[in-house]
Amino acid sequence: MTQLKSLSIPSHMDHILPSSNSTTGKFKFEKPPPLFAAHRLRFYYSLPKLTLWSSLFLLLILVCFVLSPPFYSNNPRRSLGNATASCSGAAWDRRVHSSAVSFTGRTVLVTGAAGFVGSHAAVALKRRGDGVLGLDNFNRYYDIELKRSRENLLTRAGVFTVHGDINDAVLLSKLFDMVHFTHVLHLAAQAGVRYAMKNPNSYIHSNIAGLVALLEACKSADPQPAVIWASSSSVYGLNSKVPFSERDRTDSPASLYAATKKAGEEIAHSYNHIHGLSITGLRFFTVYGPWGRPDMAYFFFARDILKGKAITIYEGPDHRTVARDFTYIDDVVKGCLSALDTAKKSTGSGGKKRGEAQFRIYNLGNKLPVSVGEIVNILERLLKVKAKRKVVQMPRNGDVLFTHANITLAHKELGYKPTVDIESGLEKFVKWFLSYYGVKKRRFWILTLVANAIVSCSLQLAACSLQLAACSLQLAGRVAR
Ligand SMILES: O=C(O)[C@H]1O[C@H](OP(=O)(O)OP(=O)(O)OC[C@H]2O[C@@H](n3ccc(=O)[nH]c3=O)[C@H](O)[C@@H]2O)[C@H](O)[C@@H](O)[C@@H]1O
Repeated sequence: MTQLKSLSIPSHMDHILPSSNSTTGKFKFEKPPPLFAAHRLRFYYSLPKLTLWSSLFLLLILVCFVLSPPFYSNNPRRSLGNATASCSGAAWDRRVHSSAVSFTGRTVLVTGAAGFVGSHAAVALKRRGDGVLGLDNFNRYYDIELKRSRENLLTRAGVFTVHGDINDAVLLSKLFDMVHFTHVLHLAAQAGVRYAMKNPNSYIHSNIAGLVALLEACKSADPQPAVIWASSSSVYGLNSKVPFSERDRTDSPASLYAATKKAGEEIAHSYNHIHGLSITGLRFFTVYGPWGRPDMAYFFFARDILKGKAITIYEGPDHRTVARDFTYIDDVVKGCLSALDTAKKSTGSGGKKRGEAQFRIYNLGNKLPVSVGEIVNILERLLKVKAKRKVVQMPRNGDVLFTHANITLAHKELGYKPTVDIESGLEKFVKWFLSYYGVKKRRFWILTLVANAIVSCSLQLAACSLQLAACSLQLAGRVAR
C-alpha cells in the first residue's frame, strides 16, 4: 500500500487499478513507462472530445475549401501537366479510334470540346452520326468542375475528349496521323473581353499561337480537313453603323481579345491563300444558355442575384444603354453544323495548294439586341429575387456599347435562322443553373456527412484499439508476475 500511495495515481484512475484489499501483501504494482501511461490516460478520458473536435476540424476544412475563391490561371503548363505523355497507350488509342467512328462520312476534330459551345456542338455532331474527337486543355480560366461535368456529358454521348493543348504540335500531328479528319471545328480560345486586361498573354497563346499551330497541323494533313472556327462579334469594335454586316470594316478593335480574333481572321486568310485550306470564320454574338460560361454577365448576374450580392450594370456616356445581340446556344450550334455541312473540301495536299479554296465569314447573331438592364429584369422574374443593382459608367476595359448582327448572309448561304428569344433562352438557362448547382450542393452535403461519419468512426476505432492494447499489456504484466 505504501508503495501504491507513493505512486500518486490520480483518483480518476482508481477503477482501472486492482483494489488495494485484494492485493494486500501480494500485489506489487509496477509503474508503467511514463509516456505510455500519459497517453493512455489522455486517450481514455478525452475520446468523446477528440471525436467532437476532429469532426469540427474536418467541417472547418470543408467549409474553407468551399468558400475559397476559385483559382483562375491560364498557365497551360500548370493545367496540362504532361499532356502528350498521357496521350498514349493501347486503351487511349482505342478510345480515340472508337470516338472517331463515323456513320456519315464526316469525322470532326472539335477543339475546346469541354467549353460551352464546344460541348454542345460535339454532342450535336455525334448525335447525327458524325465521328467526333474532342480536344481540350482544361485550363483554369473558370470553374474546372464545370468543364469536367461537360466532359462527362461528352463521354455519355460517345465523344472522347483528349486532354491536350492546341499548341502541342506533337500531339496534333499524332491525332492527325491516327484519324483522317474531314473537318476541324476549332472552338478552343481564350474567351472573355475584360480578362485581357489581367492576362494579355493568354490571348496571344491561345488565339494567335494556338490558331497557327492548329492551321499548321491542318495544312500538313493529307487529306487536309476543312476548318470552321469561332471568330467574334467583337471584331466590329468601335463601329457605329448598325446592324453589323460582314462587309463592314473591322479595324478598330476595342479590346485585345477583339484584336486577337481579328488577327485570327487574317491569319486564316493567309493559310487559305497559300495552302488551299477551306476556312469558314463564324462571328459569334454573345452566346448564352445552359452549361454556359461563368465569366459571362448573365451567368454571374444570376449567381449574385441569388446570393443577394450587388450587381454592376454598365451604362454608356450620357446614360446611354449598353446592349448585346444575345444568341441562344442551340441556334449557334445549328449555325456551326450548317457551316460544316456547306464547307467545301480543302484543295491542298501535303502542304501544297492545288487550287483556290473556299474562304467564308458569317455573323451568327440573333438580330435583336437586348439591354443589360432588361437581362437583369428577366433574371429577376425567373429567379423570383430582386437584384441589388449598381449602375455605373462603363469602365474602359474592352467592352463596347452595343452589338447588333445582320444575319442576311448566314441566312442565305447557311439557312441560319435563330428561333429562341431571350425570355425563353434565359428560362432554359435558369432551369439548368438551378438544377446543376442545386444538385451539386446536395451532393456536397451528403459527401460531407459521409466523410464526417467515416472519420469519427475511424477515430473511435483507433481509440478502442489503443485501449485494448493497453489493457492487454497490463494483463500480460500481471500474468508475468
Ligand atoms: O460576342 C462576342 O463575341 C463575345 O461575347 C461575350 O462578350 P460580351 O458580349 O462582352 O459578354 P459579357 O461579358 O457577358 O457582357 C454582356 C454585357 O454585360 C455588360 N456587363 C458586364 C459585366 C458587368 O459587371 N456589368 C455589365 O453590365 C457588358 O458591358 C456587356 O454589355 C463573350 O464573353 C466573348 O467571349 C465573346 O466573344
